[in-house]
Amino acid sequence: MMSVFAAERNVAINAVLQASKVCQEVFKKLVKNETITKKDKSPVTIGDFSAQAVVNTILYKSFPNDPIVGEEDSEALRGDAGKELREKVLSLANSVLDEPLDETKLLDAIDRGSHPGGSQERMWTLDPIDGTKGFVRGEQYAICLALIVGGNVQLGVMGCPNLPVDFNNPEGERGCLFIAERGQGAFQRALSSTEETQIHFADISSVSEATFCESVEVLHSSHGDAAQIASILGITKPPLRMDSQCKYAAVSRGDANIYLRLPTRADYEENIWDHATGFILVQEAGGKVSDINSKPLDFSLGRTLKANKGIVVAHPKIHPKIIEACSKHFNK
Ligand SMILES: Nc1ncnc2c1ncn2[C@@H]1O[C@H](COP(=O)(O)OS(=O)(=O)O)[C@@H](OP(=O)(O)O)[C@H]1O
Ligand SMILES: [Mg+2]
Ligand SMILES: [Mg+2]
Ligand SMILES: [Mg+2]
Repeated sequence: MMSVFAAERNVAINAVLQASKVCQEVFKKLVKNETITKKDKSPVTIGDFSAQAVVNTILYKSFPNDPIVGEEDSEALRGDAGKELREKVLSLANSVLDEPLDETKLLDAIDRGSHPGGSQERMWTLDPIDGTKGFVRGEQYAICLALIVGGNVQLGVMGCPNLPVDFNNPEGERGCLFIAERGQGAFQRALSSTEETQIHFADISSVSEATFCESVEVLHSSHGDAAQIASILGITKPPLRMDSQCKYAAVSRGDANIYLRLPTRADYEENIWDHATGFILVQEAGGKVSDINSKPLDFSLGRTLKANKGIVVAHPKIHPKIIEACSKHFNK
């Protein structure tokens, strides 16, 4: 099958590559306590704002009519209170853009991400830094961009600047780019190269042999519940813990077998930008994604996955067994 989104694929790759560069630059300069706490108590850094400005600017140049559902907004960068932050973000964004932005254009670019989402023709969703806590710690984070058409994710590009290119050589080169287009397979590049290698889920016949992948942050996914589900499944291997959508990449290339994200609060709705890119990557690598009740993820309902609870990712051969274990655990 021919690529339908070849132009979008190239633009999205460039956008994620430039944003990855900015994030790596920020990390070198970031003073440890230089994070701002948002209303929902989560952290944001100049890296998040700069990466969103860069990606939105590059997307707008090629696809000026496409709405963007992005995580961040420019509020903290406005007025006298935002001056210092605004100047830092402006200079970071301009360090990778062909045509420099001025302050007004910078704020506009960031706020182009404020679209409410829904089921319209086309929209992009962007997490400029997914796993901000991982980024600040110098661990895993990801720049995640996806194209959603009529509610269906069609293209995803994920930059993982700290992820080892080869899981079996953790001291070797770091920095990966993952690309997936509907019907075209899933691919990995090293950030330093344009050569693409196709990736696949690891084949697995017995669920008890599986390795779990889960969040670092206990707040986002209860380790206790996950451990009990693992024990129902007879799993004995220790979980692979990392921040961000790198978890979707890890299972997609066979570093681990199951990504479980269990709901911790009844009222928490997952954001579409936290899952869209990982979702298509997994599907194109041969995996299955659903929520914990086996419902498909619905990206057409706005900025969140309001119809879904939690996430279960695994090879289709073992996915039903994990759903069964979740239902046993939560309905006991
Ligand atoms: N309560 C709760 N439950 C579930 N998810 C939440 C919750 N609070 C925040 N978030 C979102 O989690 C995103 C980071 O997820 P991770 O899997 O990377 O978690 S962790 O970094 O290991 O803590 C994180 O994405 P970023 O803000 O882009 O880092 C949040 O959108
Ligand atoms: Mg955040
Ligand atoms: Mg996120
Ligand atoms: Mg983020």
